[in-house]
Parts: sequence; structure tokens; C-alpha cells
Amino acid sequence: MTQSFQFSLLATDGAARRGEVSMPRGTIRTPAFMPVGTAGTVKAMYMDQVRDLGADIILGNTYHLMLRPGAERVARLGGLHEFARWPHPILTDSGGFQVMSLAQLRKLSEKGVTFKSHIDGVVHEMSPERSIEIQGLLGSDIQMQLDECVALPAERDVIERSMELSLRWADRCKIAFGDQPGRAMFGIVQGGDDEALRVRSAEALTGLDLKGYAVGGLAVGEPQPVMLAMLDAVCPALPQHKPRYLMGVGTPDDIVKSVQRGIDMFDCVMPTRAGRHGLAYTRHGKINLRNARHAEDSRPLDAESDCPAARDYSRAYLHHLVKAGEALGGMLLTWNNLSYYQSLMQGLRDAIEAGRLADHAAALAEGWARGDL
Ligand SMILES: Nc1cc(N)c2c(=O)[nH][nH]c(=O)c2c1
Repeated sequence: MTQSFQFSLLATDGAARRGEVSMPRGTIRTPAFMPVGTAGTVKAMYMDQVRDLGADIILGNTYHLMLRPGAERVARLGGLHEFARWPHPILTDSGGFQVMSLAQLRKLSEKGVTFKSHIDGVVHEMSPERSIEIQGLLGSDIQMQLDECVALPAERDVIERSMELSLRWADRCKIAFGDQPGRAMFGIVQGGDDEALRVRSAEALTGLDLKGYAVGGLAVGEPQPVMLAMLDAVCPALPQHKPRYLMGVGTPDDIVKSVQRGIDMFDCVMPTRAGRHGLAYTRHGKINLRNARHAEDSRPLDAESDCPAARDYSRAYLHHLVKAGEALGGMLLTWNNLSYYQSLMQGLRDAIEAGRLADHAAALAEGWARGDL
């Protein structure tokens, strides 16, 4: 077990990469999908289940955890790994993105962000330094810089000023992070939908010699071609031998196309949130179990799956649970969805190693297009 943070590039297939991130708490096989463990829990799942499905790392949301139960309290209780009984790597976001989407009365300045908690209305100030301090108190293995994700569409000068603010905050976060052996701080590439600004952001962050680089400001409603065009510009501008993390992405199709452009790590609430809303992700595409057509369908979601939620329960039963608002419905569909996402990632890792990613991607797309027979 390594005491440092190391990224190894094991194979490539075009721009796609098969790698490994080795950390004291474990190894992350890339391309990797990180289930979102918002407030110290991957909703509707036991942590052992999350691990058994193949997750090497989960994501924790700094915004939620700092408000409840509080970073200092989690630290007093032994840190997030002990608190949530997840001994493997944890990546935490900076909190800034959720401040802008969830908090009340947000104010952003050079100093950082000030906001009122959506839970109790208490006013919080989060500077780049405080964000890193909170993530350290949580015991986070991979900590994200505080950044600003500019809302699109926006004028170029607005995007440029926002990207430059995030660069200054990256520098402050690097200083605040200091030297935490075995842990890493990732910078976040911003720049909106402007390729030149994206490249400038990537090159400036590369100059900070960080352990890894995220691509932010995407998966915020832009069309997929815009997101992919930004990846085509950014990935070649990032170091080959450091991990690349695309924040908030995405659908299975988004993930495959982003892996083909050189992204190594992903997080997204889709598989867990969709599961709680009656939606199943399968190799035949999405199945909405709220639809009445499933009311007497005795077939499972996927008889060939090795996940009991996909293999052992009828669609009729799942439809009943979803319509009745039974907790087991969300539990089973979340289990199915995370199983499908992790099997998708394993298939991508295998295909890159074998040099057959293009064929594998085409076969996946054909299965989704064929739909649910
Ligand atoms: N889609 C996104 C999801 C996210 N969690 C983030 C983020 O945490 N920071 N910055 C971002 O730009 C961003 C984008």
C-alpha cells in the first residue's frame, strides 16, 4: 500500500486512457465512476453494496457536510471515512458549486463566497482557504479547489474574469492545502464555452503542478456537442500523466464519449437520483418503471445481469413499488443503476486495455438504441 498519491498510465486507445490512482486508502481503477455520497451517504445504498458493485471511490459534498453535521464535528468523530464507514478513497467537492445552486442570499467576491444555509439560515463565509480546511477536517483524500462556475450563456469578458478568479483561487487553495502526504488537491479548469479560455485555464493550472485536474463548468445544461468540443480543446492541454476528472457527468453516452476524449474520472447524481424516481439504466437503454406498460411484465430488468436487483425482481413488482411510493423501489433501482454504471466502467477499462474501445462504444450505443425489447 503506497503512502503517496501516484497516477499510473497503464494503456491508451486513441485519446482514451486506462490508468490507476494509487493512494494510502486504496487504488482507483480508471476510467472510474464515483457514486455521489452527498451527506455522507450514497442515498438508498449500504456502503458495502456500493463497494461490492465495484466503486473504488465515492464523492462527498462539502456544502452539505459543512452545514450538517458540520466539518469540525465530523473531525471529532474520526473523519468522514470512519463516520460513514467507507474506508476507501473519498473525493470532496469544494462546496462552491452547491453554494451557487442551493444556498440563499449568495454573495461572491475575491475573498470567496458568503451565503445563508438553506437548512437554518445561518450565514457562512467560505474562502478558498476555508474550503480546503473543511475538506481536510472531513479527511478527504482528493480535495477540490474552490472555483466559480459561470452560468452560460455569458459574454466572453464575464467568462474570462470568472476563469481568472478561479485561477487565483486555485493558487490560494494550493497554499492552504500545503503538504498532506497521500492526499491530493485538484485544480478545476473553467472557461465556459470558449475554447481559447479553456486552454488558457488548463495551461495556467498545469503551471501550478497539481496532482490532478478537473474540468468544471460543464454538465450545466449545455448541449452534448458543446461539452465534447470543450473536452477536445482541454484534454490535450492537460498533463498526460495526471488524472483528469469531468465534474457532474453524466449519462452513459456522455461518459463513453468523454472517455474517448481522455477523461479518467466521473461523478454524477444521475444513477442514484434517477433510481429514486423510478428510472432504470440498463444495457438496453433507460426504462421508466412508472410506465403502466410494466404493470404485468414478469420479466426482470436484465436476466443476464449479476446484480440481484436487475436479475431477480419483475418489472411488474418494480412498477408496483414505484407507483406505491415504497422505499424498496428506490433501493432496488439505485442498486441496479449503480451496478450498471460500474459495469459500464469495467467494460470501458477492459476495452481500452484490449485496444477495442471504438468497437465497444459502437456496441454500447447499438444496445441503447435498440431499446428495451
Ligand atoms: N457540473 C459541475 C459539477 C460540479 N460539482 C462542479 C463543481 O463542484 N465545481 N465547479 C464546477 O464547475 C462544477 C460543475
